[in-house]
Amino acid sequence: MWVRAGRTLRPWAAGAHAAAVEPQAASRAYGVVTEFKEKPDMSKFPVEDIRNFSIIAHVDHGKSTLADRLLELTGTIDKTKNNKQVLDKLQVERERGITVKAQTASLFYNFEGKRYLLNLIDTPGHVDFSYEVSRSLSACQGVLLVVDANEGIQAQTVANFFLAFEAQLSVIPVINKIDLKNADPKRVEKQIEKVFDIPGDECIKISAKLGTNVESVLQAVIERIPPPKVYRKNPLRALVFDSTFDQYRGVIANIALFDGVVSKGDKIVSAHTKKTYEVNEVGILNPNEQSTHKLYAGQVGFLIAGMKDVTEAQIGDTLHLHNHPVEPLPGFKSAKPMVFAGVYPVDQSEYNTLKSAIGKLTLNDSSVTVHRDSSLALGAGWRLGFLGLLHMEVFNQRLEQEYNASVILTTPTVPYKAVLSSAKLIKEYKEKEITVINPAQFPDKSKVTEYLEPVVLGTVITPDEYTGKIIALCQARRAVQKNMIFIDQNRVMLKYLFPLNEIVVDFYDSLKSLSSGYASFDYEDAGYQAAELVKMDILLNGNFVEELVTIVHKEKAYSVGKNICERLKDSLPRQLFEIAIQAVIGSKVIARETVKAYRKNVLAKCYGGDITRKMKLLKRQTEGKKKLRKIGNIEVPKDAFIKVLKTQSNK
Ligand SMILES: Nc1nc2c(ncn2[C@@H]2O[C@H](COP(=O)(O)OP(=O)(O)OP(=O)(O)O)[C@@H](O)[C@H]2O)c(=O)[nH]1
Repeated sequence: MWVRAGRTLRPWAAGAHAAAVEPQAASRAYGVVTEFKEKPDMSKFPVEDIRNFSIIAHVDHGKSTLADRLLELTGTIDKTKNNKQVLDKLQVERERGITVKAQTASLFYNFEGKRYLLNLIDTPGHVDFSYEVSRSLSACQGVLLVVDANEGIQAQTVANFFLAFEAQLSVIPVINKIDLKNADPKRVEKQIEKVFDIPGDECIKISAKLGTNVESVLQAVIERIPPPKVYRKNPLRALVFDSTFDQYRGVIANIALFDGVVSKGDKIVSAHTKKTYEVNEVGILNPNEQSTHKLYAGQVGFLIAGMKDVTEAQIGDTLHLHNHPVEPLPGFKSAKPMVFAGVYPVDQSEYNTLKSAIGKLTLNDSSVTVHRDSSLALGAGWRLGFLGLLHMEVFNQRLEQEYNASVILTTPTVPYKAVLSSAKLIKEYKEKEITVINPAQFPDKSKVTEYLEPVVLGTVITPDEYTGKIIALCQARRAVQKNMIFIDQNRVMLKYLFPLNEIVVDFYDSLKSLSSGYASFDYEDAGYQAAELVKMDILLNGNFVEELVTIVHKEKAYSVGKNICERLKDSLPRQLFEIAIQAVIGSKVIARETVKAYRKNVLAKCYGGDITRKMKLLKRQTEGKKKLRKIGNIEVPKDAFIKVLKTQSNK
């Protein structure tokens, strides 16, 4: 149905001759064996012996497990039972069992008397992290498209295939989990033929868990993915495709060399900032950092050059030698945020610490957009743009885990637009159509000609038996059907145009629960459409709660308001007096709940006169209060909002 991926790729070319680099076994965490007797000599890997590839798939189809097996097979890590998702290095990834950051590893592999250098990039599967996938692909000439032998093609399989297809990469289909009782690799092979137009006999059937047939994946990488086309004799041209911040060493940039050579001591220039640096260290990721003398065109590795400030190594930047300026590489399309939320320090005295933490984390996750913001209630903060709610949660969790930062998050909102009619506002904004990313700045209806809401083209893949329920769900979310096809006898692919705000919060969970987990979902940007929108405020005893201001479609205002009030009622602790929770549009109250009065006496069970015990309890109560936010005289635990935000539903 679709044309198949081409086999010719980006402009990379040829080089010198191969020889071995032997890593010396030395176990580390997760059985990693990356110690070398001496620095590997990367000149021994000519371009024709290099393959750069990514593993892409729908979430949970086994990318990281396959990466583990490839690392073991090539002797990069020890073969132990502990090797589970070795490349998922972040705490958040290991806790959630998902990949959120693409990770690179250079593997050495002997095949038919030659030693190859294989650069592997493991990528996330969830739609919120697809920006990581598209960036990773820029450093590759081919992909392993992993598909679960039981679940078959899912929504992100389709989305990721097209990212690779558009980047003109070679696609090797890998059908994984053939050990499962319900595996049906033949059926999946047919789906791959039908949906991607790839001949079934190109599919490699494996069990990444048991290691079955994984060796043939490495052979296919060598045989079916072309070496990069690069020019080692040209002056250096390196693409920064990822970067992290290390407290002691500054910025560590992951680079792919398109031209030339880079060595320790070289003077390099950032095409973006025009600043000059001296290279302190270059090397490969194996998967830990391993210094080398040099890196050559066609290779992928890391570079440290004394960049101390997080703004200095932008992802997508081109590095070149001092006095040898080059045409910068195309870089990356900037990520388009799908949801925005206010982020404020719990305590204003922590503003600067949080600012630095956000700066460092956004260096590593460049898909987050940052605007300064402030509010009367919450003080100075930021409005951050994320690619989805999971992305927002993961970013928040990383801020807490990696930078010990505690933040207040406001209700996420999608970027609405307003076409202004008020001459005063047009003058103030200097344009007629404005994008509103902060609900507090939503212009009043009397000042606009129309409001516009963002829409996305969503793909749902489901077993046929759930189609009816899914169509009903999509209709309840104001979606318009665009297409419906069978990808095999009992699997349907539906395409719908959705208002973005109808899917960002809980659409995925609803879809999963009504299809017993079988349906999958992915979406892409599809512009804007006119919509009847209203701004809804939440009041606690008449006091406005900035965290919860929401823009809603007129049709949904009542149910959303009622839902927020009910959830707030469940998460607010009872206090000495009654609390009225109201959802209000303009001056009209559309929903109301009440929390009854109650006094929590921490000393109630503390009979007798043990003063130290009483002091201890009172101190603990004071400490607890730091986690509270006062709205009027009402004390609201910080996590009450998070609970409401997480579970707020647009039904
Ligand atoms: N039975 C079986 N299970 C497998 C196989 N490969 C992976 N799994 C399991 O499938 C689950 C998901 O595997 P991962 O490797 O984390 O999948 P992933 O695609 O990297 O997931 P994300 O990074 O979250 O997108 C884990 O529980 C694995 O143990 C396989 O060949 N057979």
